[in-house]
Amino acid sequence: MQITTERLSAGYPGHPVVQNVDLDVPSGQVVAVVGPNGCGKSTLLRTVARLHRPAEGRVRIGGEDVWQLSRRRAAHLIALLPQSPQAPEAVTVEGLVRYGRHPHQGLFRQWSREDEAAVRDALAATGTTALAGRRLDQLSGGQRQRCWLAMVLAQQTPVVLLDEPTSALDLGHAVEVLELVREVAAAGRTVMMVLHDLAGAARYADTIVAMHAGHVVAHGPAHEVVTAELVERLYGIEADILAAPGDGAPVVIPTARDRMPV
Ligand SMILES: Nc1ncnc2c1ncn2[C@@H]1O[C@H](COP(=O)(O)OP(=O)(O)OP(=O)(O)O)[C@@H](O)[C@H]1O
Repeated sequence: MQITTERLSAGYPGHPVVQNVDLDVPSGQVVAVVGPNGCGKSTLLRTVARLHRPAEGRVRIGGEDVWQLSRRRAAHLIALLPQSPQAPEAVTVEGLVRYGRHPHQGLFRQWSREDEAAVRDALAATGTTALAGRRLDQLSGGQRQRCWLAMVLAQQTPVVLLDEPTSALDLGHAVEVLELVREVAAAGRTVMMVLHDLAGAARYADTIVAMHAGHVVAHGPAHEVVTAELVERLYGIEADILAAPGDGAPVVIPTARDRMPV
């Protein structure tokens, strides 16, 4: 399903953050939102997820204004992996992933084979099947992050929003998660993710959205967006941009500054 934002502004009382953002993410695409700490990436994602009301403008999912949807319908369409998710105490991994099926339950709809299969598939896809019986609070940060991702995937929503899904992961698991994101998109779901890893964003996203101080300052394919000028504007550093061997994806190499003598 397509995600659209129209002149979207959002923030907190007395603190405007996201300003006048127009985005259009077609079905089956992966968009990576990048930018410095505090520029408004999570606020944008939470607003798209309908957890935060826009100050102005609107968010549409498949053409429908998210605030015109019932909470239940929105939960069927949108799943969010927040930056610091909170779990019920002592929940097991399987218990957590089963929570992902809650929007599918109802008065007349009990736990089904379909729910069971969704949980099993999500555990398998994230490599967490062997952890299913373990308590979430007794896992490593990276293991926990993959379990949360399993919960989000188990929701089987057409729109998947991920806030820094690779932040706690080692290189191998980070690559696995980004490849999984591509598979999710290839299955027709639309993914919007916040990433600090520019190389990962360049290689795995169809479009990069670069934010600075609440504004989208560039968006498009990585080879157009990731430039030395953009890196300087976003992060205040000089960098060389190289083309990766193989696919030519842009790789950012910060220019070494003169070190202080020790
Ligand atoms: N609940 C809140 N109440 C008030 N201000 C907030 C709240 N959450 C975030 N902010 C402020 O909004 C601004 C944008 O925060 P946001 O979390 O969207 O940034 P971000 O780009 O995701 O940052 P990071 O890369 O550090 O995660 C920051 O100045 C932050 O302090």
